[in-house]
Amino acid sequence: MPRRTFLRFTRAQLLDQELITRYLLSLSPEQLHRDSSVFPKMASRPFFGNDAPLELEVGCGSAEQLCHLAHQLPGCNFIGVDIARKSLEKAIELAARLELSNIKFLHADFQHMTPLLIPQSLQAVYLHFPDPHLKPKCRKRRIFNQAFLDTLDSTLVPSGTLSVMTDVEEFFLDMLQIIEADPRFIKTHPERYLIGFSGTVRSHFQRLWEDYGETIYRFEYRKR
Ligand SMILES: C[S@@+](CC[C@H](N)C(=O)[O-])C[C@H]1O[C@@H](n2cnc3c(N)ncnc32)[C@H](O)[C@@H]1O
Repeated sequence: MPRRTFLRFTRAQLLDQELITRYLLSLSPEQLHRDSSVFPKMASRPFFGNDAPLELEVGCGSAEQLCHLAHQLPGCNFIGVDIARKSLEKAIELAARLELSNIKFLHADFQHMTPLLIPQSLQAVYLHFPDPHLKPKCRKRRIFNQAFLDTLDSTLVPSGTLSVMTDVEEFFLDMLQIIEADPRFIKTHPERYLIGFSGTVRSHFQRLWEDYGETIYRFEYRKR
């Protein structure tokens, strides 16, 4: 193959097509808007062919943490959603390296996925290092808001959990205030919130910010 032609290939084209087919589904916003019924609903059976508990990461990026969870918990299924295709390509490489059969990735904007969500289908949701959108005029773009909690109240199973982490204190306190005022959720820890993260695997962004000496803020709530 001439070098020039080779250089035109993207990382995704260089990834084995079989891996992409195995791990990735792209949901275009136009198609979601026009006819969402062409896409599978967010449940274990349509994606994995079984009824194992399902966990979702919104904005999974390169999904180090989600892939390691999938590796540690073979009896659970995992879906990572992200709008950035390049990060998902790294996630696919990792999932393939770990030979995971219980994880899939969706290239999609989570905010357009409401038609695919179904009641009581998720055991856990992770929102780790979401974009903070600190400028007042951008705040409406935040994923975490009252509508997000309404969605979780419907889609989480009873006692299903939401884990949130960020390094941005002001943003964290905004999210904490919203969930503390919501009687449908209760925190899983005695402290008002947690500093740091006790899990065995850190996500890409957790590693990045901790290595810079930043404090990581975390809360975990469960649906009542
Ligand atoms: C700072 S990264 C965090 C990645 C990962 N959770 C981690 O902890 O390393 C935030 C991610 O959220 C994704 N994202 C932002 N808005 C999104 C949306 N509406 N739907 C899906 N993903 C989104 C971005 O593309 C980015 O990969």
